[in-house]
Amino acid sequence: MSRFYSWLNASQEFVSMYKGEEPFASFIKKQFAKHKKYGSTDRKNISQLCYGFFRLGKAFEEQPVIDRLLIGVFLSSRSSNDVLQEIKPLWNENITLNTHEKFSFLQAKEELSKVFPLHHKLSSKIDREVFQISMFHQPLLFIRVRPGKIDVVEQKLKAAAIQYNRVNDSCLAIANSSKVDAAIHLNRDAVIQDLNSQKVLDILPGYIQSDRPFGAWDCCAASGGKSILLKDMYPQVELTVSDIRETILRNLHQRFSQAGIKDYHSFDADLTQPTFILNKTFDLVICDAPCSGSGTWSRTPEQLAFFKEETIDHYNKLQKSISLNSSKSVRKGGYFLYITCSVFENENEDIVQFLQSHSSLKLLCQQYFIGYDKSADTLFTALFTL
Ligand SMILES: C[S@@+](CC[C@H](N)C(=O)[O-])C[C@H]1O[C@@H](n2cnc3c(N)ncnc32)[C@H](O)[C@@H]1O
Repeated sequence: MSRFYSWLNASQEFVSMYKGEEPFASFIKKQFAKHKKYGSTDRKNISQLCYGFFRLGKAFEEQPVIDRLLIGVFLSSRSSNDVLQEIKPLWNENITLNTHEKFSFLQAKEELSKVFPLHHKLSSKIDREVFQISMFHQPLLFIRVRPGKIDVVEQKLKAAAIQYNRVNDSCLAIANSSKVDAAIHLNRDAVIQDLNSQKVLDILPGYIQSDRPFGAWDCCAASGGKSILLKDMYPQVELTVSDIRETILRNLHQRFSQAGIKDYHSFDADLTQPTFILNKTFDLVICDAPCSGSGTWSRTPEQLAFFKEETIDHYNKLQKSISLNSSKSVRKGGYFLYITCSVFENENEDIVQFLQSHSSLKLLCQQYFIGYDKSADTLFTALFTL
């Protein structure tokens, strides 16, 4: 059997075995660890076929898996592909068409609207068509260079021959396959952080002075991406972090140590508990709530096939309870910043309405940070004051 058919068969087996119980990236890594016969070229081609398949979402569902693998790699590739060259040479000749043109070429224009199955749940601020098309391409890898480190980071990337684009004074866009962690000191000199994740605190300087000490609580801190950003913007901040489990905060402690952040408080707390009371108030509470992550699904396209609509309700309930509970710790005159990486109205605008009717918070502004037209994630923020 030619290697092209062997890649197709392996991909067919992997996508058929996968049931969405873990991220596909970790599933396929385990498969490759089990099947040592696959070398790096095999792994690259099989991964590309599988990801192309998931990028189809619910489109072409009546077609056999092998056909969907080929359609997926055709729609998601921008340059010549070895498998297509061998099996579908005419498709490969048309590989540089744009996504719309490719659907027309396949005589399957009606399939495009099936890619993202939950369009009726999207916020009205999301351009449905551009969002769907963005599912066919993997977003870029972005790093946020920490204050004063741009020269050293650029020198190290150049020395390691890593190509990058400077997006702004502190943000660099890098191809996904780059071995950035081997080239620079992550967390000390720069953090891996999506373009729009880097922007979600941009609103704060309009409200919080840069020279005045203030207290902030990052109540869903995870590995601390937003907290490190806050500390870089406001070195004087008295920082408190929490998450549902101490094990989740372990990664944060390690990153903070690498980032040189020593002075902070941390604790674990389940913020859905009605009994939760924090006898402390803050000038700023950041609530980067657990969410569907639908603004990041072009990085994890398996979600297009496996995410269940009813899960949005689950997140909506969680978000209501976490945001209401944590908002009780805003000091009078202080601020509450709600953040998600979701594009669903139920997780964003609906939570804003809920907080306005169930608390004394006053909405200052809400906004989407659109990433689907910039090879980046899409995030939502709403800033309130008390
Ligand atoms: C979107 S992530 C936060 C990302 C983080 N702020 C960052 O920038 O890296 C949401 C976090 O909420 C936490 N979480 C989920 N349920 C929670 C609960 N009931 N109480 C507190 N935190 C919770 C999750 O463990 C997860 O780490």
